[in-house]
Amino acid sequence: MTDIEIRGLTKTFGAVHAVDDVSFTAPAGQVTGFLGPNGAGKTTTLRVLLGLERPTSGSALIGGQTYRDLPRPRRSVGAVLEASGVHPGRRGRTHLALLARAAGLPRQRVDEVLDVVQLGAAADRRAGEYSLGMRQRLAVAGALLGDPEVLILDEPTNGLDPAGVRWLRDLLRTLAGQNRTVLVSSHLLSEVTQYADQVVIISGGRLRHAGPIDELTTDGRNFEDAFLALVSDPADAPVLTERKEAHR
Ligand SMILES: Nc1ncnc2c1ncn2[C@@H]1O[C@H](COP(=O)(O)OP(=O)(O)OP(=O)(O)O)[C@@H](O)[C@H]1O
Repeated sequence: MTDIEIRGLTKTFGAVHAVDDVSFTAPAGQVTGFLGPNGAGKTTTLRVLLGLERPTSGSALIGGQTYRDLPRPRRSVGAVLEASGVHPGRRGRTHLALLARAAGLPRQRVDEVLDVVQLGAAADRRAGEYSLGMRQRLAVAGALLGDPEVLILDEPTNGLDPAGVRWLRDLLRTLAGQNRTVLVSSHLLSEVTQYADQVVIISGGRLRHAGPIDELTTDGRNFEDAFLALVSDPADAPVLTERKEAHR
């Protein structure tokens, strides 16, 4: 089982506690929605998970190992952190071919993933000519290249048109149905309710909820109201060391 396990994770940048003692599990076979207001600490958590930042304390593990310790990370984990990481002069197909070569993957995977993300017709245009939604599709294609067991996507619906959002939703459900682990950050609450099995909500770097959406709506509130109540804590802003110490 390739679960994602975040245990007591803290990440500080100088005096800012971007992530503050957060623990949750994103299990295989499920889509986990990762929610929180701007600056909540979602991207920081995902960057630590992908070995792009070192944790200040705690751990972020994939199948019991850090990303850096995985034997073949590019095959076992696919990630979309931001869709702008493509050279504008590079054609979509060439971009994917270079990624495939770097990961030691067969060239045929390029055509397969182009098919999955429905970008075939634009594959030979330069990425600089792509719309935001097309760049997102290209980024998702790159994440899928290694046929990974774990998908980590930071706001993947950003820029997608309604048909694109539906396509992504179906893709996420299909991937979870294949027993893959899918962790998706998003700001679109109504979207998340349609594809996530469980949600993790953080705010001000702290965990506010981890579990099924139903658990938040048992009192008859809708999910949006429950979410806003959870994240509207006055101590919501990232905790400053000085402030924290002043309260000790
Ligand atoms: N490299 C950095 N240096 C300093 N502060 C940082 C750095 N990266 C993130 N932060 C701070 O950490 C906090 C959490 O940011 P993060 O990007 O993780 O939030 P987020 O939940 O992804 O927000 P958004 O929804 O707006 O993308 C913010 O206060 C941010 O300013």
